[in-house]
Amino acid sequence: MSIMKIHGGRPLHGEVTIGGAKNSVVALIPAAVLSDNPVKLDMVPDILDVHNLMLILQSMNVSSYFTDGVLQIDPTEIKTGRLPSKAIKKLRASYYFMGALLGKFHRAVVSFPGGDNIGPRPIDQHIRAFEALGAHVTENGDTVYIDATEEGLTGAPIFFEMVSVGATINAMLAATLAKGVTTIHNVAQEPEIVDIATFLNEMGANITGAGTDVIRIEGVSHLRSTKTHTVIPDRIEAGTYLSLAAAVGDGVLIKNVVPDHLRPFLAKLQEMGVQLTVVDNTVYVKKRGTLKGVNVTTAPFPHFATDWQQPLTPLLLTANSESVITDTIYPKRQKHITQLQKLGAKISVNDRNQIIVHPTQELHGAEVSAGEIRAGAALMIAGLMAQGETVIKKSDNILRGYDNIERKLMDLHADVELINQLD
Ligand SMILES: CC(=O)N[C@H]1[C@@H](OP(=O)(O)OP(=O)(O)OC[C@H]2O[C@@H](n3ccc(=O)[nH]c3=O)[C@H](O)[C@@H]2O)O[C@H](CO)[C@@H](O)[C@@H]1O
Ligand SMILES: C=C(OP(=O)(O)O)C(=O)O
Repeated sequence: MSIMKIHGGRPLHGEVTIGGAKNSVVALIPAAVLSDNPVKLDMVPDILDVHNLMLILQSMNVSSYFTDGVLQIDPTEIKTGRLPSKAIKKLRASYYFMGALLGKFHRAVVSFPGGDNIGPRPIDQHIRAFEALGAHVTENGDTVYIDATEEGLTGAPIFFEMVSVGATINAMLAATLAKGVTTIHNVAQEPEIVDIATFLNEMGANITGAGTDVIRIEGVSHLRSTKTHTVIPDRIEAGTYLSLAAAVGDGVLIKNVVPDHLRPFLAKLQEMGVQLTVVDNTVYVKKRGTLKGVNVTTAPFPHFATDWQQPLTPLLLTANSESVITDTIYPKRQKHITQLQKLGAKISVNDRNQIIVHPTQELHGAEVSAGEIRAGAALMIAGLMAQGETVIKKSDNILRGYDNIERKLMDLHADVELINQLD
């Protein structure tokens, strides 16, 4: 586990370039096994989740090579079998191998995934989709057995009971090579869903409607990669740097963003009084002035993402009035609260699970622990705001999803050091 040491309290300035989206690439990598030939992905972030997915690929005899943001995956010699549960447990997205292997081999045996502990994260809607396509699903202890080897997969209507990013992607992966037409209703509309559909279509899939609430898939017999796929920019990483720039910046230019994907986040910053200039795929955040508190409610895209609420929290502390955060996706996603309190944050949770952020004049350094990826991001920003030294334990959780974080922060003139410790 790594630890991150920050000497905070100094203004940051300069430029930062956002990497490819974690929540896209973690599905694109499993999706690559559906291809009959090698696949190349560009703008791949250098994050732990990618390295763990490469280990899972290796266990399937799928070689992969990652250098300078380009990930090459060769699934031509793929072998099926039980996947390594240690690597599977390191991240949530390992469950995309369920849909991908089911699509390719009509069979998948995968342990329940890991990922951040942000409240109950059931996969009943994923299983419902696999069953609708004709698979027989059984669970034994920690393992899910998904089997359609007798009759194969047949396109069917699928109706989700709630909007789920994971279930939408898994259903797309399973249905792409199924016989006939699948229509998936009440799907998630996140930009990452569109990115996965684009990637599959580039390989010959026939998917329409990604980005709306109904996706239609006409099954095809095989997929073949013909071009390098460029991963979309990470809107959550962008939100994290926007918050950081608004909280401790003295002029920060954030490059490689899609402003449309950031709309709810930019709107909240503007409501607070943060001065922003959006030009093409960049956002410039001016030196901070007086900010006011705001109310934030998370909901599926195109609304304010659950993954943004924690990185925004330290900025809310600097406002001159109270803010209230309501997370409707993961109402108990509050691992950052007790840790921020250690840094002096005046912050509390009410009996309706709402986070109340009170104006806080100054934070001071302390030893804290990153309970999950976005809680880690919140602590990182708070550490940069705080006077003195902050030590963030369990920083591997930050490295799960933040590309080249030490270098990017140092380029903004932060005093930060990542120290790798043996587990
Ligand atoms: C819609 C939404 O905002 N999704 C977020 C969610 O995706 P993630 O993929 O984790 O969660 P889903 O989008 O799948 O689930 C959304 C909600 O539906 C529930 N659910 C989901 C699947 C299922 O089979 N059964 C079920 O009950 C979940 O518990 C959750 O309350 O967290 C990710 C990590 O923080 C974010 O990147 C996603 O943007
Ligand atoms: C919670 C997150 O990731 P995961 O779903 O991979 O645990 C996240 O990206 O904020």
